[in-house]
Amino acid sequence: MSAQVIDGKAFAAKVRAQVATEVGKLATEHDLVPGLAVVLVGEDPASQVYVRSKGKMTVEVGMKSVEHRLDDDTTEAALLDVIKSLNEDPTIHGILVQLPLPKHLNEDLVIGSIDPAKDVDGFHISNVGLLGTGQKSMVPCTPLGCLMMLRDHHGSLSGMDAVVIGRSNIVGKPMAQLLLGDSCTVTIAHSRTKDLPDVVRRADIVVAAVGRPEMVPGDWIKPGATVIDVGINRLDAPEKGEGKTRLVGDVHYESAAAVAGAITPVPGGVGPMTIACLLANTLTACCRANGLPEPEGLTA
Ligand SMILES: Nc1nc(=O)c2c([nH]1)NC[C@@H]1CN(c3ccc(C(=O)N[C@@H](CCC(=O)O)C(=O)O)cc3)C=[N+]21
Ligand SMILES: [Mg+2]
Repeated sequence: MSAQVIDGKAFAAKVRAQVATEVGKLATEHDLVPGLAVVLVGEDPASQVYVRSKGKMTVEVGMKSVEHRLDDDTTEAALLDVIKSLNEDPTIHGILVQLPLPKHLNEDLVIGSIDPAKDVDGFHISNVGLLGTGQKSMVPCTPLGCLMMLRDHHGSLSGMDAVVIGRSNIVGKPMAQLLLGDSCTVTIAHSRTKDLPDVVRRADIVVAAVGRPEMVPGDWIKPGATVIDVGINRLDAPEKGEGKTRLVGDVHYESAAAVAGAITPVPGGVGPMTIACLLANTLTACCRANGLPEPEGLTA
């Protein structure tokens, strides 16, 4: 193994400590407590895990945490009512609606009903448009976390060749915008890309966000490249015992780590940074809502 392991868990702890310091200052100097509301509709298991650690960490950094758990047969009107009340609540600065939503709910409509200033996921089309035009916005948490790790590792990203594998609105597209903003030459690859291995082999930075377990092998990686693995896939692991599972990324870790210059592990890489950036975005939203300067290093 030659690659330096980028420790997202440790980095995320540092980001949360910085957020906690700033939250402390808001309390003493301005009598302000940032508030984050999470709305969970139904019982999606991936979302359950996320909501649990998120709620704990929100409280740990000194913020107010509110959870709205709604039945999976909740009507669109009822969900929009909840969001409206959160939009109007001055103690709430961030609103996150857990995705995916049950099939009968229109995700675009629901996200579109969130006040863009409180849209800490950065999924509202206003924020998408602001990011795409290089204006101040709320930036999606997973790509923001990846950017922070890349900047920390490389300093400047200017002129680097970056390949983002995956074109989702949640990760791939905003990740590409952020890399472009840091003056990378950006390629977005996806399931229909011709000669994907050769496209990936050109990259100084590879961000894998396809949701297919261990899809990117080491022999696609340029020696010395930096590999950011966004995938969190749960596989059966009978070798660990009856009914056991293990988490793997979209990158085949062992073979990629043998050629990469640096790599994020799964777990302990991008995942913890996503939650840290959600808290950073809530702090940023609170500062903006109150006309206060934003803390350094927590935004794109
Ligand atoms: N509106 C919305 N925004 C989201 O950001 C969002 C969402 N909906 N729905 C669900 C997914 C999932 N998600 C995760 C974040 C961190 C970890 C994480 O920290 N994972 C740990 C491992 C956790 C484990 O052991 O299972 C790690 O990678 O080290 C996982 C999953 C955010 N999501
Ligand atoms: Mg749906």
